[in-house]
Amino acid sequence: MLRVAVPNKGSLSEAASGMLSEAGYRQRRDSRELVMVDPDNDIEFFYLRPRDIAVYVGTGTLDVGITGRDLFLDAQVEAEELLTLGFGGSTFRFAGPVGEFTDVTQLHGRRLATSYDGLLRSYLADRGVEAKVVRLDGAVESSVRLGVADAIADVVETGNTLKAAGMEIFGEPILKSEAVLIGRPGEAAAGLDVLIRRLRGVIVAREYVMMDYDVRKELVEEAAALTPGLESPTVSPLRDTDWVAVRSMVKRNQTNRIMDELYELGARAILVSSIHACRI
Ligand SMILES: Nc1ncnc2c1ncn2[C@@H]1O[C@H](COP(=O)(O)OP(=O)(O)OP(=O)(O)O)[C@@H](O)[C@H]1O
Ligand SMILES: O=P(O)(O)OC[C@H]1O[C@H](OP(=O)(O)OP(=O)(O)O)[C@H](O)[C@@H]1O
Ligand SMILES: [Mg+2]
Repeated sequence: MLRVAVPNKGSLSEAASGMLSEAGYRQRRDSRELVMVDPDNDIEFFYLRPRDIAVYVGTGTLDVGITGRDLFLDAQVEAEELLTLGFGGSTFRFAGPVGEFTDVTQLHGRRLATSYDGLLRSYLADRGVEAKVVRLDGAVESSVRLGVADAIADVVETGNTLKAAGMEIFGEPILKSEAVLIGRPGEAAAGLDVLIRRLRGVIVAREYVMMDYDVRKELVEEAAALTPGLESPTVSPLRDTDWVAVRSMVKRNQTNRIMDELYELGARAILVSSIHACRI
């Protein structure tokens, strides 16, 4: 039975369970449940703190897990990213009191507060910056005002928390994070290929829509160049032999631009529909 770790709380929890449900797996109904067996799919889900998931996977106790890239790298365990899941996006950044820092090199000899000390220490070491790292559990933005640190390294999404604490970001982003599926390198547990294929199906169904349109035969090459699809668009004959029907997958976030360009080219009856599920 494939053993999978799923975040039990925090920003990633609901989206991770939602994605697994959409992929056809049974998920817990009550947020206090710790384990959920799905015998039909020969799979077992363990609901754990996202920070701990890398540890369980890294030691081989569980086969794979869903966690944030930042949490995975912070844990410094023997595992690898198998799939990026397209939710839980955030940026890990330096921040300090407004107007005080502009560059990472200014952190030399200063105190830096963070909840991600593993990640931060290796970043600083790679750049030869010697700073004192103060490990805190959360609410890191308050540490400067309270006098335990000079600057921080933390997850920034909207920037509202930083602003409220009188701080601003500086330097290049340390890391761009999102939810990932992690596993042990070189170990393919039974059923893992099916899990990955199903999750890919959910990701693609969310990222793409199906576009149908009619176009005059002589314009089909130009139209197909606008909608190349994943492999190649389907072109079907119409009763009016001067026209053909074209069907192709397009990126959801480009739908309107492509429809405008197709219309200008002369395509008509341009229809867009959602993809409910797929295997690519
Ligand atoms: N706005 C956000 N705040 C914190 N973490 C976020 C945010 N958006 C995405 N994430 C990601 O969620 C993961 C943090 O998980 P964690 O369980 O700490 O969530 P949390 O929202 O900080 O919950 P809590 O602090 O209440 O436990 C990281 O991978 C982080 O990049
Ligand atoms: O840029 P923003 O949209 O304001 O989001 C970023 C904030 O959200 C997270 O805090 P969380 O609520 O998880 O509290 P914590 O610091 O106690 O973990 C993170 O640690 C930042 O403080
Ligand atoms: Mg948090």
